[in-house]
Amino acid sequence: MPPTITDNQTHDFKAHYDCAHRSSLQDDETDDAYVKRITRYSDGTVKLRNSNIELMDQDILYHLALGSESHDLQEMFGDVKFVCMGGTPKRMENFAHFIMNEIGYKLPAGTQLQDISAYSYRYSMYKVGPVLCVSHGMGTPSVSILMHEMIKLMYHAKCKDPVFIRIGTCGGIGVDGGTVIITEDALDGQLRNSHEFTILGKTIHRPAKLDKKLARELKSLASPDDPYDTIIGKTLCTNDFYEGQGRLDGAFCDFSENEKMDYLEKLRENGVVNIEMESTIFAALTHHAGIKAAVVCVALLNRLNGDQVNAPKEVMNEWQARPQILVSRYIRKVLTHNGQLKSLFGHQGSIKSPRRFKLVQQESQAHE
Ligand SMILES: O=P(O)(O)O[C@H]1O[C@H](CO)[C@@H](O)[C@H]1O
Ligand SMILES: O=c1cc[nH]c(=O)[nH]1
Repeated sequence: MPPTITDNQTHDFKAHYDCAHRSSLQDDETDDAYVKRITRYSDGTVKLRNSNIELMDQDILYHLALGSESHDLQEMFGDVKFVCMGGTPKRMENFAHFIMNEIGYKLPAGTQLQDISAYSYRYSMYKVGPVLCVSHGMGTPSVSILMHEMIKLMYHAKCKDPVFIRIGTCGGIGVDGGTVIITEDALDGQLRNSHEFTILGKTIHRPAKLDKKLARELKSLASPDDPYDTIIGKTLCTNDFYEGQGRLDGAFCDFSENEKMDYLEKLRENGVVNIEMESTIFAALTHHAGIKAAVVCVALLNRLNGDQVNAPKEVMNEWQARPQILVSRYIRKVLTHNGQLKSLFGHQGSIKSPRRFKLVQQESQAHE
């Protein structure tokens, strides 16, 4: 059985690192109830677990090219309900165009989608009504920096109960390229359902918990007509694409093909269906902030069959649209349920097929 984070470790963490709220800790509370209590105001707006921030004259969100004094963050972002993230700026720009069409959102006359964080030269961010589309780069450090600033942005903007979703790519374990995978549990390189942090020279773990209900809801939005499978399973998160994922084709390789295959088989026996590089930090920081979150990736290959990512570009582009289609169905469902799809945006839009996604993508490329 893979080790999981123990209650003692969680309590150690609370005692040592949650200084601001240590005095209000109630021992009989579950971790989830505790997190909710200290991360939300009664109206659902995001409360930070860091009292230093409210004492500061201004908070510069350096890597987003935004600031709490230089920008009216509440005016700009107060209506955000969904924060969608993915590795590349282009994917997130495409998603912004796609979701704009899906929810029937109209930009003010004469304006175009703008990369709000363009002058950070780090991340890209597009806003389409209640949906923020942000690129996160590759791997833990890049995502970690972005998550700190995005969570602070939610706080400054007074966003209510935002949902974070990572829209990514991955290597499948025993699943075909093109399969959409919703993460049930994010595991680190030692198969622990937590993310390891080094803070003030000390090693701590935070649970890498995603919202199981959200994962099931996303799965329920897969259509029998989709010409591909959508599954739920465990995701291994590594710190490297090559040796860290047991690839034989990096610049270095000190293990045999048999050792690699034994490792991938062991992953499969533990319920791991895919490997990527951001899920544990994404899950750990959203959970720590009390933010509902999910990870939806498309497999670019079946790692049991090889290591090279060699599907044709057009095929890969179509595959990458699949998680976006699923997430857009979820966003539409929530907005419809809240009565926002019609009232905010003027018309209902329509359920779009993968083919429709391609057209929107082409249109967005034509605008470049
Ligand atoms: O496609 P994205 O979301 O960038 O994610 C995956 O692709 C990158 C490796 O190619 C890693 O960051 C991995 O997690
Ligand atoms: O094999 C893969 C493919 C995409 N992303 C990864 O991290 N691994």
